[in-house]
Amino acid sequence: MSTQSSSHAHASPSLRHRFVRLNPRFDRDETLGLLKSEIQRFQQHDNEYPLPVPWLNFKEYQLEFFAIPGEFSLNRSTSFQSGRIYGMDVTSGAAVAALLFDFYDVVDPAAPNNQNKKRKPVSGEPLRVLDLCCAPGIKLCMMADLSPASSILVGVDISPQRISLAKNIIKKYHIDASTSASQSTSVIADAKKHSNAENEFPSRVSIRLYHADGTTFGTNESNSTVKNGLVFDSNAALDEFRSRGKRKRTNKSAKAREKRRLLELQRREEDENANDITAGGNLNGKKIDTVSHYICDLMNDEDIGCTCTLAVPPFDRVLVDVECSTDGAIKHIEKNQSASSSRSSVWDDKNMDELIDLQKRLIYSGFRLLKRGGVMIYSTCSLSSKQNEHVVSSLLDECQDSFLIPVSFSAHGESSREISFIDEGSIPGTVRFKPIVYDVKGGHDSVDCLLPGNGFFLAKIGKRQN
Ligand SMILES: C[S@@+](CC[C@H](N)C(=O)[O-])C[C@H]1O[C@@H](n2cnc3c(N)ncnc32)[C@H](O)[C@@H]1O
Repeated sequence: MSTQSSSHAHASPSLRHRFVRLNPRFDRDETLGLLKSEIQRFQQHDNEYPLPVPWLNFKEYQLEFFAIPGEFSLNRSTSFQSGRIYGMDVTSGAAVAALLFDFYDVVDPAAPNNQNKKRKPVSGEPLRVLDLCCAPGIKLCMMADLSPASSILVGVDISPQRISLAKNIIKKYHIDASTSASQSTSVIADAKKHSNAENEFPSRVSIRLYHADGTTFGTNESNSTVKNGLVFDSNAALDEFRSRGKRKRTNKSAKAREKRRLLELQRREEDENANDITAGGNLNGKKIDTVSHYICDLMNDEDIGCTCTLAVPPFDRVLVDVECSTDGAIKHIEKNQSASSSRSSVWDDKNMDELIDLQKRLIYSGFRLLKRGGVMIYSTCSLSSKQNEHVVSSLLDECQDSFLIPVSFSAHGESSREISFIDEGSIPGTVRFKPIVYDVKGGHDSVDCLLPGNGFFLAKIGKRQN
């Protein structure tokens, strides 16, 4: 499938870059070899791409992010079409890495029992992970790739169009045998060999997608304008995929079958959750004795002004990657810089206030759905304090069970020095990534060998045990 050479034959080389992440189910060296040859054919000369990203990839733990030329068309490349790589910004990778690993947490070496020791990636215990604003699902895929075996990942999004994009991306990378490589045991063995020895390659996780309002998801409140529905379950999709060869059915009946199956799964799940709440139950291996134990031990409703009960078991990790004004995204900055763009920002005071209100409701909801002892990341691709530090402060001020976990991406690995494009936010321990800004011709003053990505903000928040 060599569409690359013809479509890119006359493209000129550029210093602009974008990022990809390797799919761990495929042989690493083969993927890198294929990608390199495609890039060389595109640029028509030998070059160093794909370049590893030194501030995010470490010897101890390879997140497998690489920079590629900005003009290289992923959609037309065989590496992308075959599912060997994901198109994903490094800052998005940083958010997922901070959520799943404590490697980037700032540990005070002076504090007793809190030595600055080398830490391990997530342990083998299965996790319940929630992505409250998940679409199009690129961070959810990374979480699914890096979470321990048997973890359950739940993605929620309010937009039906975007949740359907997420469904397609998850099908591509986790279900479809030709692009996920998940059916091949030799590929899995190979991926294990190439992944960090301490981190077992996750053989199987469950991914569920809900079309729902994240501000009320999992509670007994519901948004009447949004259908609260399970729209995808990876186990059901895998079963369907495997049995497809045996049956001769039309697309229409396959869709109807999928719908029936999801409704049945949702009903069963709701019954199980109701049993947990009304008769006690078992949550992540922990026995829950009584209704009040379940509600009091695992919820945190009073101090965030919510009197509703949770209809889903809470989560070990929650990502709240909210809708934002996107002013940190390089594409957005370039659009605004462009002489042809006469359109100024679409955010006036009124809808900005509404946006910030939504962000606050989402961060509160994420925190409500977080288990005690759990960890949450709040992130945006905006650099506005109102959408970042102010939202985080509001949660920290309101919820006495919340606390900030300081994170740094500049103090580790090969580059244990200050990195010019990574700042601390105005709340110490939060992180601001400054975007590399290209001029209108696509060039920039100097290429930073540490490879910055989009403008981005992230804060890591914990929920106290009791
Ligand atoms: C920045 S994007 C998320 C990107 C995603 N985390 C990823 O990495 O692919 C923000 C998402 O929030 C969704 N959203 C906006 N309001 C929401 C709400 N009330 N509940 C759930 N999702 C919402 C939007 O539809 C959009 O897909």
